[in-house]
This record gives sequence, C-alpha cells and structure tokens, in this order.
Amino acid sequence: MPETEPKTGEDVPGLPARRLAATLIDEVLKARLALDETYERLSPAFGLDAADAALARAIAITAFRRLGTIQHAINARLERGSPRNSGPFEPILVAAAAQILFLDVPDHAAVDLAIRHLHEDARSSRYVSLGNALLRRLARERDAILSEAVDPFIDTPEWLAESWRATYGEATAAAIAASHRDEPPLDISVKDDASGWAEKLDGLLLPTGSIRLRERQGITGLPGFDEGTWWVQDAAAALPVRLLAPKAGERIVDLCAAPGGKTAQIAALGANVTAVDRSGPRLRRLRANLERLGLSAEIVAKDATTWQAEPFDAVLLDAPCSATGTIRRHPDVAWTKTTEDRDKLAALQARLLEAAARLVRPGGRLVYCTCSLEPQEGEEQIEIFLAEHPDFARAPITPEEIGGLSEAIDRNGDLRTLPHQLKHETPRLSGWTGFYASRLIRL
Ligand SMILES: C[S@@+](CC[C@H](N)C(=O)[O-])C[C@H]1O[C@@H](n2cnc3c(N)ncnc32)[C@H](O)[C@@H]1O
Repeated sequence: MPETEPKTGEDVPGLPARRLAATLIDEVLKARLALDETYERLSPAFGLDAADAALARAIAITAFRRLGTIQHAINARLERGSPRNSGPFEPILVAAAAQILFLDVPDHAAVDLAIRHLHEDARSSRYVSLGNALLRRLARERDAILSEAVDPFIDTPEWLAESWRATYGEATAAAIAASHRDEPPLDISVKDDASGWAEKLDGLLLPTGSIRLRERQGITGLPGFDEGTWWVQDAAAALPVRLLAPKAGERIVDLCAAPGGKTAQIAALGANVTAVDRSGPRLRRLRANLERLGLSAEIVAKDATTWQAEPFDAVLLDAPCSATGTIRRHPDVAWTKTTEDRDKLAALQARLLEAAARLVRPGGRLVYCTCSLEPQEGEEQIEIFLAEHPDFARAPITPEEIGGLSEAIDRNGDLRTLPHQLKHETPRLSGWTGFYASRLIRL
C-alpha cells in the first residue's frame, strides 16, 4: 500500500460511493433515523449508478452491523481520542474501516478513497495524516482485530444486551447477538403451491410454508415476480396471519397494514380485508404491492386508535414497535432506537390494542404482534390487556400451526420467535426475525 497520501478531492471511480456511505452513516447516527429511509431521501442527490449506490448501501449496512467492533478498533488506536471539530472525519473512518475489516475491497482502495474524501472538507483535511496512519494500521492488524472481536455483545448497545439478558438469559441473549452478525436470509410468501414454487425457484421450503431463497439476488427478474405469484416476507413475519387463520368470505381488518405483507396473506386466502394505516406514503406502497399481486383490499387512511367500524370476524394488529427483532435485517435499528422510543411505542401499542379490541365481534379473533424482542412491546402488553379485559381469553398456539417449531411457543401459548432459531448449516440460511404474537378470542 502506498505510504504517500493522495491529495486531491477530485472525482475518481469509487469516491462518490464512499461519499454517500459516510453521509448515510453520519445522518443515521445523528438523526437516529432508519437507514432505508435515509438512503431513499439522500441517494438521488449523489447521482450514482446502480452498482455504486449498492456499494454505498453495503458499506453503510456493514458499518452498522459491526459498529461496536469498528468503533472499538478505531478508538483503541487513537491515542488522544477522535479529534474535535473534525467534520466528517469519524464517519469517513468508520466507512473505510467497514471496508477494510469486513468487505471484499482492496485495502489500498479503501484507504486511498478515504484520504481523498478527508481532503474534501476543510475540517477533516487537517487530520489526513492521522486518518491515513490509522487506516493502514487497521489493515495491518486486521487478523488481530477480528480474532479479538469474539464477544458476541461487542456489536450490541448495552441497553439491548441488558434487556435480552434479563428477558432470555445469558446464553440466549448471546446467541441473539451473535446471529445479528450474519447477513439475513431472503424469504418469500406465495399465494399457493409453496412446494412447487420452492422447486421452481430452487429455494428451501421452510416447515412454516415460507420459501427461503438460497442465493441473495435481484428478485424482480425471478420467475413469478411479474405475474404477482409471491412477495418478499420474512418467514417469522408470515406467522401472525397463519395464527389468525383467515377464512374465505370473512370480514377481517388489518389495523397497521402498510406496506401490506400481511394484508396480502389475508387477501390471498379469500377473506374480505380492510387495510388501515395512518401513513399515506406507506399506503401507496401497499396499494402498489396489492396491484402487482392481483389482490384487493379496502384501504383506509386513518389513525387506528380512533377509527371506528362495525365489528369484524377477526382483527390483526401488527403494531408499530422498536423493531429490535429485525436488527439482523436492519442493523441500524440497534444504534438508533432507545429505551425512550421503546416506552413511547409501548404506550401507543396499548392504545392501539384497546382500539383493536373494540373492533372484534363476540366470538371473533384478535392477533396482536410486534417485531420486537422487548417484553414491554409483547408479553407485557398482553398480560396487562388480559388483566383488564375479562371478555377476552388467550387461544394458545399449537406447534402444528407453525410447522412443529415448538421452541417458538412460550409457556403461555404465545409465539416468540428469536433471531437464532430455525437453524441451518449455512449461517445465511439460518434464523428469522424476532416476533411476538398472541391470539385472543372475544368471549
Ligand atoms: C410494523 S408496521 C406494519 C407492517 C405491515 N403489517 C406488514 O406486514 O407489511 C406498522 C405500521 O403501523 C402504522 N401505524 C403507526 N401508528 C399508527 C396508527 N396510530 N394508526 C394506524 N397505523 C399506524 C405505520 O404507518 C406502519 O405502517
């Protein structure tokens, strides 16, 4: 690797992708916003081609997946800490470290582009020598850094590690944290003939009926996409509707419906589904998704805490949550969500649950679910709800309903999937999202 520092900030191939990657890392951490939304908002202004945009996203997502390891490696080698008033110095270094430590990018390219990038801002350009020396050290010491990073909690913020230890015990918490280091699998739900489609797509037919694609690939070119035969949906996310068990002709409401993965499942089973969501843009995505799939739903843009309607045969409440069960798919969640977010969302979930209960006819079903690992957004919600609503009772889930996977059912008969379950010998084909679901009947 050259010892000399490239000085110019002029555009060279690969530099625009690094600019976007560092900007994404910076914005997501500062504003505590989701990476996907930040990417959608910022990337058009960078004018990248598809390959560079994908590279920028891969750098940012890798940085969030291994942020603890990266920050530890950087901080341990900055004797006087990160320089103050150094502008984009830190995000540029984090993006470069993600490439050096975890991505298939030649060290010299990662370092050279980071140095050029540091030169572009007057504040970071003062620290080019420091950045250059540090990144070259990371490259030289890569093996030691990776072999030291064996503690599975190193890439998990402390509040989450504590929450999982308290809820699931040390060994399970460690298994959850370790599973977040691998890229997630890509699962799809099909309207019907899951085994036929698993064969056509060369996927794994999971015991719950979802199909897991063996390769990460562009999905729009795959057989059945244009025909609207299937949609992308994590295997665990497909379970709440299985538990709701919609029947053809039933009136069912999906209260937090967008972008529509679960609405599609309900509609595909022939029920008359009403999809409620308060977000207009997200409902536009739901409409487009249903159109591609040739499915229909009544779409209602309303706040579900106050929306009223005639009671339904069944109600699905897939409530907004901290989404800590999706960290493997969205590693930024770990670094953007706080206990305050969790508690605010738990309060909203309780109000949504009250509203959902009013919409269930006597004898009807209510499935409450969240993609959170935090008990405040799952088990504790239902415990409080049942204590206050003697007219509702739990209808426990049986292993047969979820492909015999009894480890995903808790002692109350609720669904509790954890990210390290559903093991496969290939890490990328293992695991699923952490989901909680409880099925209640109105007496
Ligand atoms: C977990 S996501 C739903 C995912 C969806 N069920 C699916 O499977 O594709 C939660 C949704 O709740 C919506 N939401 C949040 N608060 C709401 C409220 N008070 N009323 C209605 N929808 C709300 C959000 O806009 C978001 O689309």
